[in-house]
Amino acid sequence: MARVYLSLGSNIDRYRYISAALDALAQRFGELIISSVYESEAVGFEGDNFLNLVVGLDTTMELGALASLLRKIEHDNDRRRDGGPRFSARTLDIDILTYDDLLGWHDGVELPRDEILTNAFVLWPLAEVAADELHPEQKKSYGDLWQAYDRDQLLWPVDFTWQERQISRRQ
Ligand SMILES: Nc1ncnc2c1ncn2[C@@H]1O[C@H](COP(=O)(O)OP(=O)(O)OP(=O)(O)O)[C@@H](O)[C@H]1O
Ligand SMILES: Nc1nc2c(c(=O)[nH]1)N=C(CO)CN2
Repeated sequence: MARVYLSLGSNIDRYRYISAALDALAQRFGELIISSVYESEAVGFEGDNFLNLVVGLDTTMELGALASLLRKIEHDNDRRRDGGPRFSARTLDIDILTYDDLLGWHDGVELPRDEILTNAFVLWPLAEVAADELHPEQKKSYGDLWQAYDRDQLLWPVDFTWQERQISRRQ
């Protein structure tokens, strides 16, 4: 069984697509570990604000199959990769942050994903659900990494209800 952490993001019809992604992941993987949902300004381009969160799950699915499944969930949710700019508005982005302690390139996926260390909208929710777990390369806990993080981006938790469950609360 591998413990996987995913980063989810959307800045088009955000509540609908984040809910749809959680539905698809819960249907396939069962119980999910779900962080609060955070809103932040688009980083790297001018655009509508994003919602982001981190989801943890346990699976026996191999990394390559998992990556394909996530691309399919994105595609089913109207994500189009049409050769446009890398940083642009998107209905749904699902990135694999870690797969157990795997390092480097495997099946076209680079692990751990750099954005853990460079984006508050990834590190804050990850530190929320896995504060004591170690970053596989840095060998520091996500809680400590978040404490030391230079808080350059504004982000804030938002109310979010999924399947009648309040999964985050304004703080
Ligand atoms: N850690 C990872 N998680 C998900 N996909 C990855 C990862 N590392 C490499 N990839 C590969 O990179 C390709 C492009 O995905 P990626 O998510 O990097 O681009 P993008 O979604 O267009 O941009 P971004 O998510 O950075 O805005 C995917 O086809 C995927 O196979
Ligand atoms: N706030 C925020 N900004 C972004 C995001 C994102 O998920 N959240 N994703 C991007 C492309 O991967 C580019 N910019």
